[in-house]
Amino acid sequence: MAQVQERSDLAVVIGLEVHVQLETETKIFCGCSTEPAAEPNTRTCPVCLGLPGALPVLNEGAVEAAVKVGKAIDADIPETTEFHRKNYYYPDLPKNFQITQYDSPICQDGELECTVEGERRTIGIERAHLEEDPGSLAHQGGSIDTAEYTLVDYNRAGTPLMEIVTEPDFRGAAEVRAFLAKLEEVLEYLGVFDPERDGSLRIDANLSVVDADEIGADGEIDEAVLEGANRTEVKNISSHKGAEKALAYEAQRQKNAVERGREVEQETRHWDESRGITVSMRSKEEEKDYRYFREADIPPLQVSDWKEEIEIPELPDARRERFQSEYGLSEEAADKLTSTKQVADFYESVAEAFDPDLAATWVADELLGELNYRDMAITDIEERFDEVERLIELVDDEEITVKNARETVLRSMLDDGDDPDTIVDREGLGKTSGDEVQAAVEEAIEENPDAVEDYHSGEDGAINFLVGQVMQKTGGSADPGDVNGLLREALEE
Ligand SMILES: Nc1ncnc2c1ncn2[C@@H]1O[C@H](COP(=O)(O)OP(=O)(O)OP(=O)(O)O)[C@@H](O)[C@H]1O
Ligand SMILES: [Mg+2]
Ligand SMILES: [Mg+2]
Repeated sequence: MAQVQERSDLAVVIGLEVHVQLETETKIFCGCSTEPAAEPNTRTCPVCLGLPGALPVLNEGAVEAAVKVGKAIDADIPETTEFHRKNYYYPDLPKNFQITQYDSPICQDGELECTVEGERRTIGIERAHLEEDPGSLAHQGGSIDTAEYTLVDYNRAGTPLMEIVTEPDFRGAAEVRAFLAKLEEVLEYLGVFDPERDGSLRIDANLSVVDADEIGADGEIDEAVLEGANRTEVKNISSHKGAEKALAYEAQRQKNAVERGREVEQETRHWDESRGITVSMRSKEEEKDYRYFREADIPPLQVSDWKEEIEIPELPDARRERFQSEYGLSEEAADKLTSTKQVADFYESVAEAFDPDLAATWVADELLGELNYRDMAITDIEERFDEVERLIELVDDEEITVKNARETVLRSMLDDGDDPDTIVDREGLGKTSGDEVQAAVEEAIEENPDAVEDYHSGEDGAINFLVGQVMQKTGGSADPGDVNGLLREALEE
């Protein structure tokens, strides 16, 4: 019987391969639309079906998006980059090879900073290359290892994909979570990625366990140790949560194996989301298995001059800092207001039109709060930003009360889809004009001689009764503070 070895000194090492679908109108090597279609196999042509004789033509938009990613992760973008064929047989790939990049990827040696439990961490990015997405498989009557049969849909085939390969710099799942959140945020800011699209971000997670002693104080691990450690590659992870669960499972599985004196097999495993386990798929293929060779149908790509012209927007970290210094926002407000580029852009336009503080209150607290409550995102009301600005204008001009703006107008805008002016008219929320209030004040004084007498004899509470009368007469649309002042003025005359 194998001796059970008690060891608490094992550390986890993780490296990610993140596949990101780039948002372009057409596929990477043909003119087929990348829009998801209801009918399978309707967004296809001879190129993305891999029919004999069909020739690929590289989509400029995909290259531009890749250069943007490269700039955002501070990567080296070589003057010339080439495409290769990665050969393998699988039904999602009718050509039997994937057009990808091999030894001259478009992005090399980058990094991305993220915050893990309050501390800044820099994750190295070994490379990020362009490739085509294969088709998608729909396993029927079970999952990949138990299905009766499998259907294949080539609508996805040829969607531009970037594979972002990190260094094995992660030491735990919390770091992975923070990195993925940051990566998504940056990709969204760049406008190259649609997080709402199914399968737009897919992760392969490589994990090994090493002796904790091998990790230096700065988290560094010797190259030889990393290479010597048998790692598993867990495929089919499609969400941050999935990554965390799959990694926790896989870490425990490997630790258990080592503690029982067994060796971890170097293999590819599949994350079974519904069962919450990883299952062995195949021994890990090696580079030589793929017989990489140059894709002769696509000439080498020069990006040297062109890349200088491609601009990227201000990225989330920089914007967060600027929001604090320029608009005097708290860190928390700046965080909220830079959570997506749309929110940040909208905030800035409101801050400039009105006032930074008023804008922060209305965008961060009121609008995001109400959206959140309804499980809506800022993108759901993007086309109605002018209506939200109008609402803020009504408040700023003191045409409606803050309370009515918040509790009636904004809520009705989101629930019924009406515009603010329509709601104000329908609900009679417009603050009553000065003349009308003045008339109501005079009326109230005339109709309530007792209260007036009480007021004059020093009973200050009587004013509240009179304020109440005026509010009633104006249907609640006067400002109680103003009414109070007007009453005192009138009573002193
Ligand atoms: N000891 C290790 N433990 C965990 N991860 C590791 C270790 N060594 C390397 N890695 C990670 O493994 C990944 C290697 O990915 P890469 O795409 O280069 O090769 P691959 O997985 O062999 O190829 P393929 O693209 O065909 O899957 C990187 O994310 C890297 O950080
Ligand atoms: Mg890879
Ligand atoms: Mg891999």
